[in-house]
Amino acid sequence: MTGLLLIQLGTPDAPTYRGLFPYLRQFLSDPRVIEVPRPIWLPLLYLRILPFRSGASAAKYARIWDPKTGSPLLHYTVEQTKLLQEHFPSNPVKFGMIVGNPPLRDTIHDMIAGGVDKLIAMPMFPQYSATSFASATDSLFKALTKVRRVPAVRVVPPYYNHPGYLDAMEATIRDDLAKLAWEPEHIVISFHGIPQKYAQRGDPYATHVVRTTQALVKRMGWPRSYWTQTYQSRFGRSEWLKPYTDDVLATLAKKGTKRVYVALPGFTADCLETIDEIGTESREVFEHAGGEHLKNGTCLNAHPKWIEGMARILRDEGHGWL
Ligand SMILES: C=CC1=C(C)c2cc3[nH]c(cc4nc(cc5[nH]c(cc1n2)c(C)c5CCC(=O)O)C(CCC(=O)O)=C4C)c(C)c3C=C
Ligand SMILES: [Fe+2]
Ligand SMILES: [Fe+2]
Repeated sequence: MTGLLLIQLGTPDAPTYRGLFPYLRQFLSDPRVIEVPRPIWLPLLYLRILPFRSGASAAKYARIWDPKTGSPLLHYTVEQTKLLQEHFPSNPVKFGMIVGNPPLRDTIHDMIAGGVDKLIAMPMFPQYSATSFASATDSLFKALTKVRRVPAVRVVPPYYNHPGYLDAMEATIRDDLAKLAWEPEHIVISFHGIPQKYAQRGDPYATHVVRTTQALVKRMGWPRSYWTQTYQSRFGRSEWLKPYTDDVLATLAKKGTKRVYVALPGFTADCLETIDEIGTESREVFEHAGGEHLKNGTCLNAHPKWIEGMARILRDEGHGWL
């Protein structure tokens, strides 16, 4: 039996210091995410970063935590899985997290115990970066080292230019724009960043980002002067891919731009980085510099076009298996 597996980054169990500490510890111990040699990084992580960032990030997560459904990232991942299952009534569709709960390892073990001998995995990152996509495949293959009957495995290729993904992204942006009470004067297309060094060492992320952006602006019919592609969520003091989202927003506002829509095509579900970082922190940056309206884009979430898009991407990889 063929099983379908969504691999998402993961989220803390609770928006508290105790929820964040193990989450950040696991995330930031991943050598795919932090390429600094362990003897240098681990003392820094345990002495400087975890004690401070756990509290600071907990406060941010508390702002996006839903009293009923908890973390938006987990909520939408559950929804995506449930709705995708309707497209594949004869195949188990499950999800697992790289970091935190439910761990990918548990999901995979349950699927294999349930009779899955062919597995199609879909990392929930449209643009390949070793820090995200390869971290997902590392988790997957690591989990399989603990299994006696390893299934045949396929991993969907990065889908930054797949029509299933682009159709869904276009529909999501069009829905958002139709709901706005004001007309944006400029569109910022913001992606999660990575350190510049990683790109110089061969990570193709920036190329995938550019390809997605080019395809989207063409579909939307946006002239070159109407949009700017940026990178957000810088971590630490090194240089990350530029231009930084907040710098561009501040410059736009200082030049007199009052209304901006921020599209977020790199994120497959609403999360801390889209709701709080862009919707609260970057909005403040924009407003302090003289801007008036900033709308953070909705992510793909459970949009019917995205559920259909995921099904198309999985079917393409599932030839002969589905
Ligand atoms: C060096 C650090 C980081 C790299 C590189 C990085 C790449 C990267 N991340 C995402 C997607 C998400 N990241 C999220 C949270 C988050 N990211 C980092 C650090 C790096 N990410 C941290 C420390 C955190 C935790 C929050 C914080 O303390 O800032 C999330 C949100 C998860 C949620 O629970 O809502 C997502 C999604 C991508 C796509 C990516 C590389 C392309
Ligand atoms: Fe991140
Ligand atoms: Fe962040």
